Amino acid sequence: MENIQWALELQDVNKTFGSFKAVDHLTLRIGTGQIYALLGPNGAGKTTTLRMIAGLLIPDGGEIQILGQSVISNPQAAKRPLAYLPDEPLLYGKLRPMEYLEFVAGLWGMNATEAYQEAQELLKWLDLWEHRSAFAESYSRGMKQKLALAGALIHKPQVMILDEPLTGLDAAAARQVKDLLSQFVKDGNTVVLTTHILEVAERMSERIAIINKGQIIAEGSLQELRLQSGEAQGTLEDVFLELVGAGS
Ligand SMILES: Nc1ncnc2c1ncn2[C@@H]1O[C@H](COP(=O)(O)OP(=O)(O)OP(=O)(O)O)[C@@H](O)[C@H]1O
Repeated sequence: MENIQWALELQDVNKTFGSFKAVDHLTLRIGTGQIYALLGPNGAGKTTTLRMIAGLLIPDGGEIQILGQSVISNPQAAKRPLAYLPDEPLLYGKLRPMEYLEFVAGLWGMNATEAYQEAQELLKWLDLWEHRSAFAESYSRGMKQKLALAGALIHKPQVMILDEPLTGLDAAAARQVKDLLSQFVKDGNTVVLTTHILEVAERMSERIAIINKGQIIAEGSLQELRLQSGEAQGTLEDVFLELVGAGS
């Protein structure tokens, strides 16, 4: 067990807004090479947790490590292998997709030739290449989401955290994103995602954590969660509702 390389380790992480505990002594370890789903009802603390992992929010206490590097004490090194895709990603509307991707690649210090090749490959893979002469502001929601995903992938991260990555995507775009994430983990990388679409978590993720009121109330494979909830034959929805209901 001790030889496992952890993509993410959260130890006793806390975050309070005023007197409200959004994340309450949360401890979680996620191994590399898998898709991991973080589920929970509205307001459970999922986005707050992801924002702390991405270094956008400072925890009040606890430790967060990405591939063994501390986000708290060594944020630059820790964040280098990380990509974070928020639920409403920021794009620059007046940039065309190649300009946007080259800009993001520049922020990561990539050389121009490598950035161009990687950007071209990502746009082709996501069916955005034919729309490369349009400004991002003219893109549909799904196209913007795919462009943001390409931006998250441009620096070849090893750990990707995505907040509701399939929201607003049509079936074809959702399939493309799912295929891309599956390929990403097949290459040994790690995906952590939140979703309210429980079938997505059920079908895509190897392991699942359920958060309620800032705490992990269950963690494991679907089979393990079934045992924890007493819903031996249940779908993830049955298991989720049983566990979250019991925790309320
Ligand atoms: N900057 C903030 N200031 C005050 N309260 C906040 C802030 N950010 C989040 N919260 C509160 O913390 C709680 C957890 O929010 P969070 O966005 O992490 O939940 P979530 O699990 O992602 O929910 P959802 O599924 O609805 O996206 C909520 O009650 C929210 O109102």
